[in-house]
Amino acid sequence: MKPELSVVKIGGNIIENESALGDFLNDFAAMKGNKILVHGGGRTATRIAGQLGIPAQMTGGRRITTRETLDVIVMVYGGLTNKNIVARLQGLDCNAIGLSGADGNTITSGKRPVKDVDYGFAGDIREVNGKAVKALLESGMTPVFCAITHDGKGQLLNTNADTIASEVAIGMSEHFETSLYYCFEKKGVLRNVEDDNSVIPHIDTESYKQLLETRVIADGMLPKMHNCFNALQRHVGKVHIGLPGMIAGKEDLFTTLTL
Ligand SMILES: Nc1ncnc2c1ncn2[C@@H]1O[C@H](COP(=O)(O)OP(=O)(O)O)[C@@H](O)[C@H]1O
Ligand SMILES: CC(=O)N[C@@H](CCC(=O)OP(=O)(O)O)C(=O)O
Repeated sequence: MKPELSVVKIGGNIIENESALGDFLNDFAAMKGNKILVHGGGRTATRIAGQLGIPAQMTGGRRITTRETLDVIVMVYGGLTNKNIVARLQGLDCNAIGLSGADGNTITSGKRPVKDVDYGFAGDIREVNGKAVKALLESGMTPVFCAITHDGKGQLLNTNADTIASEVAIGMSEHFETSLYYCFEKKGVLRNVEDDNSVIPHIDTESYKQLLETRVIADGMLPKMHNCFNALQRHVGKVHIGLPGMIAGKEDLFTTLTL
C-alpha cells in the first residue's frame, strides 16, 4: 500500500488575513503524516504592484504577467510570502522548505502560447518531478510551493496556484495515496455565493455540469473546480474545498468532490 500524502492549498484571501493565516499555519504544522503546502498570494501581488505604480491586469481570473509584473511576482511569491510562511512553520516545529518550481527542478512549464489573449510570462505546467519532491518528504521536510515555475531554460513563469496544487497532487499520486484540500474563506462551494450557509456538501461530474450551466460556479471558483476534477480523473483519491479548519477536522461542513 502507498503511504498517504496531503496537498493543501491556501489562497490570497487567507494569506492577507493575519488571524486566518495564523490559525491555518497552526493547524497545518500540527497535521500528521506527509504533507505539502501550496500558496497563492494574488491579492498581495496586486497590492504591492499598486504601491510600485504597476497596475494589475486580470482576465478571467488570470493575471497578465508583463516582465515588470513578473519581477514583482518573484519578489512577492518567492520572497516575502514564501519565506514568511516557511519561517513561521519553522517556528511551529514544522521543517518547511520553500520552493519555486525552479528549485530542485520540481515543476517545469511552458510559456502559455498567445491565442486570443497574451498572458505574458504565464506558465502551463509540463511536469512535476515527483521523485525530487518524494526525496524531500522522505528526509523529513515539508515542501512549501509558491506560484512560480520555470521553463528549464532559465525563465521563471507565473503559474496559477490552484493549478500547481492539483498538478503536484497528480504528480505525487504515483508514489502516494494523495488527498487535495483547497482552503479558502468560505465554507465550501456555495449554491448562492451571498449565502455562507448554502454549502453544497457533495459535487460529482453530473452535478458539476449542472452547476456550470446554471452559473452557480463563477470567477475564481471556475479554475478551482476545473483543477479538482482534473485531479480526480488523474488518480488523486480525495478532493475537498472549504475553510482552512477542515484540515484539522474542525469543520463539519465542506464540499467533497467525486467523479
Ligand atoms: N459557487 C461559489 N461558491 C463559492 N465561491 C464562489 C462561487 N462562485 C464564485 N465564487 C468566488 O470564488 C472565490 C474563490 O476563488 P479565488 O478568489 O480564486 O480563491 P483563492 O482565495 O483560493 O485564491 C470566492 O471568494 C467567491 O467569490
Ligand atoms: C497566472 C496567474 O494567474 N497566477 C496567479 C498566481 C497566484 C495565485 O494563484 O494566487 P491565489 O491563489 O491567491 O489566487 C496570480 O498571479 O494571481
